Amino acid sequence: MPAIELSGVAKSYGGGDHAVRNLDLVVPDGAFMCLLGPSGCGKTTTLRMIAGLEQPSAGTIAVGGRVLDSVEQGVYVPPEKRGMGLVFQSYALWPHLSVRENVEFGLRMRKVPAPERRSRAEAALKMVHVFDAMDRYPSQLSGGQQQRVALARMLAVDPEVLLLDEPLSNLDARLRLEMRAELKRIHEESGATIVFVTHDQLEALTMATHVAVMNQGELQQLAPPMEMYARPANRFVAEFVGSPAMAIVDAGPAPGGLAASLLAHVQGHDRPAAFGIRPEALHLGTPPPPGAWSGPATVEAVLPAGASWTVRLRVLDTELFAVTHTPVEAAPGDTVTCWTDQLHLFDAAGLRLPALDDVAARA
Ligand SMILES: Nc1ncnc2c1ncn2[C@@H]1O[C@H](COP(=O)(O)OP(=O)(O)OP(=O)(O)O)[C@@H](O)[C@H]1O
Repeated sequence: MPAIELSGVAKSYGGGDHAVRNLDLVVPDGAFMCLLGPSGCGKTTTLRMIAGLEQPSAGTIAVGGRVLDSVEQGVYVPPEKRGMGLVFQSYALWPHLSVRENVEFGLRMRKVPAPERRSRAEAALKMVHVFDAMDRYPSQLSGGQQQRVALARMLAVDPEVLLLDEPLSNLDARLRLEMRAELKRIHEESGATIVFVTHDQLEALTMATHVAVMNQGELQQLAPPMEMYARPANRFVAEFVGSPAMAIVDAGPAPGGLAASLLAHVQGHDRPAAFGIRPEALHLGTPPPPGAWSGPATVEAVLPAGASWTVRLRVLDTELFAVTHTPVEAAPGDTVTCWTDQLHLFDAAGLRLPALDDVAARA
């Protein structure tokens, strides 16, 4: 039922700069959509508009075909009539209610009978691992525990649309990983439509079915996560998604440098203004396959991390990082051959050009 559709949505506060500009976004029914971008890019404003906590300055928001906001038609449906579950960074638990009472609160409002209320609250608290703290008050919990109670409060209600704003930000790394897996499972089991705000690209890649990258109030790309990773639409997305970040090499005029070597390699193709190389697509030593770019590199540092090795290389005039999952024998000062068969190409406006393999695949 609830595909969420934003058409031409804009928001400016007090007539100032636009926090969100001309946003067209469809969140399909049952999707797990992550709004991803740096601080101040308009993610939270977008989520708050979907929730009805902010009114757009222009455009239309509809859910399941029902218009909830339309500046032009003078429609505005308040948050409590939208039937959505919200969890925000500031979790706003009732201080005078115990954890259990906080979680039961929404169910009480919906007139769910007491025995069912109790069992649904307990199941939700177990899911987020705060069952044992059920009789405590919010002031007696850590920030991470409070955040999990806020999640449980929303999960107990089981709404069709869940809106989450950085709900895992106060958890330690291990618990965050566990909660990501848990949220993903909850999404698959419940079939709910989820919109999740994060500035953490790994969080978006690991959980979402769709990722919408925003920058300065504008949508940069909307795609399934692995598609976005493989084919970023522009330089901004290319550098924002992936860690360590994709290296961007500007195709300037430096003769004898890496850019010149890459330009010679792509001759006959549209001339790019910049190249992108992901660290894990830069290989050392092993013979390159036909059609790959290769060049000499000096090893500057080897950083082993147990399951992976990061290597800082000087490739002609440029410093690049390579990440590999096989042990690296080379030592600083060694000269090795490095190669890649996955070059990303960008034009002067920073937009993606078809990569060499895209062209080959179409030929
Ligand atoms: N109530 C407000 N009044 C005025 N300006 C605001 C208000 N809320 C947000 N803004 C501005 O709108 C822009 C977008 O803010 P928003 O909170 O949506 O970004 P965000 O991507 O969620 O950032 P963060 O990750 O830091 O929360 C920012 O420039 C911010 O300063």
